[in-house]
Amino acid sequence: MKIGVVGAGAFGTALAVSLAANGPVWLWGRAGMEAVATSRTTPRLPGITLPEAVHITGDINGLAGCDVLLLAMPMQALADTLPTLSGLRARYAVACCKGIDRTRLTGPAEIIASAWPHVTPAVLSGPSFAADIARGLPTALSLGCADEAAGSKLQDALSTPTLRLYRTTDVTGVELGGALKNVIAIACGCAMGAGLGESARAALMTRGFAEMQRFAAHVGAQPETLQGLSGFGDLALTCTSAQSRNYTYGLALGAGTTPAHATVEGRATAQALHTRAAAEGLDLPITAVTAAIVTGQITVKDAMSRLLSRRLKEE
Ligand SMILES: NC(=O)c1ccc[n+]([C@@H]2O[C@H](COP(=O)([O-])OP(=O)(O)OC[C@H]3O[C@@H](n4cnc5c(N)ncnc54)[C@H](O)[C@@H]3O)[C@@H](O)[C@H]2O)c1
Ligand SMILES: O=P(O)(O)OC[C@H](O)CO
Repeated sequence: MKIGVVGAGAFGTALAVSLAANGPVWLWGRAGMEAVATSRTTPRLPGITLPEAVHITGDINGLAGCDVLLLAMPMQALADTLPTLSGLRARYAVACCKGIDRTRLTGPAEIIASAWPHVTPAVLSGPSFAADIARGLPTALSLGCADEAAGSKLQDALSTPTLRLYRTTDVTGVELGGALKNVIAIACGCAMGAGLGESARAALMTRGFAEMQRFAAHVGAQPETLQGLSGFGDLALTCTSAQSRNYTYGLALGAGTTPAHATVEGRATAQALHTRAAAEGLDLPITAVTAAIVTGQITVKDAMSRLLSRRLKEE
């Protein structure tokens, strides 16, 4: 299968580097690709040399003829980008972005299905820092594809000697695991940044995981999927690592400092998730306070008192 990567940020580039171990792969980015092609390096992944098998292009037509497109742009850019790629006519589109669209309140698979009804959608998600993948460190991800035969083909095509893909037909579960863990990672960062301690973080991770499972069950995902790589696995990584942009964004908010300029997917997803949960009568208290923190409506201190003063209940 001819594989094209749309989006030359850290993750898209890292996937292209890993896939180059299997054969040629095409990488498109919207800016600065001439410099990347000449130097075979990118500021997004310091210290990594892009192998010759990665064909680098700034011309979207350079992805013509690809059977599979890996969509590695930020989640909030996905819906507007898809119409510009329609001419490529791929058979499979694999969302590699993590989040819920703030306007449509849906995940990437539904956005792909409505923009490209003749393309098979899939979602790739799980615990993985781009730098680790690009360095060839062992990584395991979930691949969600409702069509079992297509999922199996994609699993073979996208696994590499160091990137191991597990397959499921529960697309919704895979995309929610990756999207919702970012919200909880921001909350954990806030708690740690405010000096509330590791016990508070463990409580937020655990009760946050309960919220992830509650929302997933509400929209028909399988609970086991959330217990896997995209879900528990990614929650554990993102809520505890200073490499995570969502967690470090929360750390800055908690400490009262200015967050670094970076792709922080949990910010928009917290708002989307809170809007949808509130409209559908679902109680997601950590999500609610996180959405209120990232929009500047409450402080981290307010959020903690709000959570601690809730009615006592059964676990
Ligand atoms: N970085 C990681 O470790 C990692 C790991 C797993 C998943 N992801 C996910 O991958 C997605 C992308 O994150 P990233 O880390 O690569 O981000 P990044 O900040 O490194 O880069 C984002 C890239 O997307 C490009 N971009 C923005 N809008 C675009 C558009 N409309 N069309 C094409 N390109 C566009 C930007 O120019 C930039 O190159 C996110 O959803 C993220 O959650 C990232
Ligand atoms: O840097 P973050 O917070 O976007 O996390 C990156 C990946 O999603 C971790 O699996």
